[in-house]
Amino acid sequence: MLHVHNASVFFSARDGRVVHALDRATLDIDANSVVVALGASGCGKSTLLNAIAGFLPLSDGSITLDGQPVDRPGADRGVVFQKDTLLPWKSVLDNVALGLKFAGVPARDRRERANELLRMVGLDGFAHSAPHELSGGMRQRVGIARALATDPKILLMDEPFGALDSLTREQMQELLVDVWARTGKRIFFITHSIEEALFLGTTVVVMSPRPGRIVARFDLDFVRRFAQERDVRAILSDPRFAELYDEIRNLVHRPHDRSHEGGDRPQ
Ligand SMILES: Nc1ncnc2c1ncn2[C@@H]1O[C@H](COP(=O)(O)OP(=O)(O)OP(=O)(O)O)[C@@H](O)[C@H]1O
Repeated sequence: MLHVHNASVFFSARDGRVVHALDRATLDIDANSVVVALGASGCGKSTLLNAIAGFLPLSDGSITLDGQPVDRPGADRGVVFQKDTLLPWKSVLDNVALGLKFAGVPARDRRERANELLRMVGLDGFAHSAPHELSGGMRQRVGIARALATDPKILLMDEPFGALDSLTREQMQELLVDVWARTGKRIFFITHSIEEALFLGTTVVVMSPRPGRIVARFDLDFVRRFAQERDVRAILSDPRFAELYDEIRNLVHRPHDRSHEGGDRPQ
């Protein structure tokens, strides 16, 4: 279980103001679940993900992964960003195997595991290509394979498909559902797309504008249905899908009442 308890983050901005980015967020991510965070730009989604990744410290609250406090990056969390962070001078295979190298896995085992992951993400035959020879969607596939290489307990994905064209994005969503169904990894996923959230999440959490607070939670089963039935159209035409879309849309775009809260403040 990944357990985020009352997590708050304040940043000191350059102009001296203190930015209250995340406000007492509490969230559990169980095995086999895909938790998707939605919210207006700047509401603290990446701040929450970066704290779970161990890239930034909480100002208050706690995060534990299977009982262990999270206070630094670790191989038990695999991260995929919107912009790929592949090393351009290394082959696709070596990029995927990088984390295994740091973990001291012997070269032959690294190659075997990386090849197996490349097959899983549909990149058979591209092991020796350079990242610049791949399309954006293919590079994100490499990013997913790389994040899975150390067999992390959770995948953290910050708008991983946000820069892709709509057709590639759909293909990547289907790939992710496949990876999830095969590996049973828990996933924390950030998106601006309500449709993507409904399609991929076993849970969708909606965050308020700054200071980011989790204001609603929906437990869904569209992704399980897709993993079993493989029928996107049936899901998209389900009346419940449209109802939830509207409900979440209203929440995301609702003006936020900040009169009862401490917002940002001068230092
Ligand atoms: N290092 C930092 N220093 C100061 N302020 C920061 C820092 N990082 C983030 N912020 C501020 O904290 C708030 C939350 O940022 P965050 O990136 O978490 O939002 P987000 O919901 O992920 O936004 P988007 O959807 O646009 O990516 C924003 O107002 C941002 O400007």
